[in-house]
Amino acid sequence: MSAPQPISNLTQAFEKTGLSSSPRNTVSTSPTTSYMDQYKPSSKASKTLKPFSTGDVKILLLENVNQTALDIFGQQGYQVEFLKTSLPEEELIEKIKDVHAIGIRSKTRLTENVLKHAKHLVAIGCFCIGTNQVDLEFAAKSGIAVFNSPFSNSRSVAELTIAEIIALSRELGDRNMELHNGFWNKKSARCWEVRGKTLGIVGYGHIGSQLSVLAESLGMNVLYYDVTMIMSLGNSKQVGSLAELLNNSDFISLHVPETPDTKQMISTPQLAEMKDGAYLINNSRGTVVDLPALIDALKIGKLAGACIDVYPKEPRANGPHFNGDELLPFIDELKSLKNVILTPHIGGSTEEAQSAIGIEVGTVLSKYLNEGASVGAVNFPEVSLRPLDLDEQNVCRILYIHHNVPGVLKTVNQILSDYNIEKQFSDSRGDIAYLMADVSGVNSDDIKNLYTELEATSYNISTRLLY
Ligand SMILES: NC(=O)C1=CN([C@@H]2O[C@H](COP(=O)(O)OP(=O)(O)OC[C@H]3O[C@@H](n4cnc5c(N)ncnc54)[C@H](O)[C@@H]3O)[C@@H](O)[C@H]2O)C=CC1
Ligand SMILES: O=C(O)CCC(=O)C(=O)O
Repeated sequence: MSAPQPISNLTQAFEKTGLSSSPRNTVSTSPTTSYMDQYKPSSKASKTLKPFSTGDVKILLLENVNQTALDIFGQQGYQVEFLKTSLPEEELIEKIKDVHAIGIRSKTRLTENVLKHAKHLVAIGCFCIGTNQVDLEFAAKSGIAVFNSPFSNSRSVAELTIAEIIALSRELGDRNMELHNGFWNKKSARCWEVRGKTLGIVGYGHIGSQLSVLAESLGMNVLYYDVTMIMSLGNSKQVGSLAELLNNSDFISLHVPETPDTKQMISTPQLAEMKDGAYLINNSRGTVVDLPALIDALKIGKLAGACIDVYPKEPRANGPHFNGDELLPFIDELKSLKNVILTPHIGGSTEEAQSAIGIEVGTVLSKYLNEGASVGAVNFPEVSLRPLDLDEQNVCRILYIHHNVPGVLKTVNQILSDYNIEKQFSDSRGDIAYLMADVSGVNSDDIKNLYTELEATSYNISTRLLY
């Protein structure tokens, strides 16, 4: 090992070597304080690590991600490009080539075709619950960690669903439209209280279980169907099959993720299993319901109404979309039906939810970029090391994403064997593994050598060094 050099010499040294050109394979400088300090558990001042000098991190935020996230990234000094809409594929490919992190909501499709152009991308933040819009496997294989917000908008979806249950039961949408058009239609026939009625919930996760509690407080009976055994909240009861749920519920509300198993899980046979005059609510994903089958069931009066918040195809931006390429399939037929409430994917769209999601995803993305902590990643091993103390000098943090095959640790520890490993942690998920290690007593040449040797291993997917 060569003698320690001042850490401030390092940036220049690595610019010369060219090692700092890519954030996914690079070394970095370390600003001393930042927004992230407030999230650290210890009262002792911690050293905040960053992958580059602060101005270097580029983040692309699409789909009107909340201001709270912009504030977090701004405080970090990252370069942020903010767009209110998602982008067509060609434009997305152009923009993603340059950025180190991208923030999206439910509409931006990060497919293999898009991600293979993302040569510098380290992390993806889904500022929502669903992650079906991202090719998670390809991202993991490319060393890109994907984060989401698993429950910050759950309450908003559950509350919207409660509103819809009552609105359907009282035909509120139709009465509202009629009076807006100057037509007075005071009626009680086929309008019901929800008290004593049965709500059937498909998918008893964060949203489904929250909905269950709210529905019971209105005096509803709650049944639910889920592929896993889940503890009932209140007096709700899990049933053994989807058919049993459909047979016995006055309202069916869908809260499952988009997966191959949930694709068109409500189609003609399932609609036929529902009680005559029942109602269907889909606030999950557009692929879960076979819309032409639902339209038929509504037309023949099998169902008394439906609420739809999500569609197989959704426009990229707000505006009049019913006549262009982005026309929602079947919208004209849906619009013509009685007691059908259509909303533009607003289940999670409240100030509270969006603000909380901005903070949550903004924070985990910053922590991953700055410290390498992947806790909360949905496609990736979850690894974290406690932060470095401010007074720890000449310490380097190694972030080594690699193929999960025998022999890696032997090779890595051989490379690290000349240094003092302060702490090290590694975990795997499927074919991908992630090792974090802090080594002390390193100077700029040591860091350069460590980087070069790790990056050259046959197991390497991505190596980042922070200091
Ligand atoms: N309309 C909107 O704005 C929003 C829509 N969503 C959608 O709601 C979905 C559910 O959200 P969470 O409750 O947070 O998810 P979660 O993961 O907490 O719960 C989903 C539940 O569905 C169950 N499940 C999965 N496959 C199933 C199947 N084939 N049959 C029955 N149950 C199945 C799971 O076991 C789990 O308990 C999200 O994946 C997202 O697509 C979420 C937030 C906002
Ligand atoms: O608010 C959004 O853009 C997406 C909400 C959603 O569907 C989700 O969180 O999965």
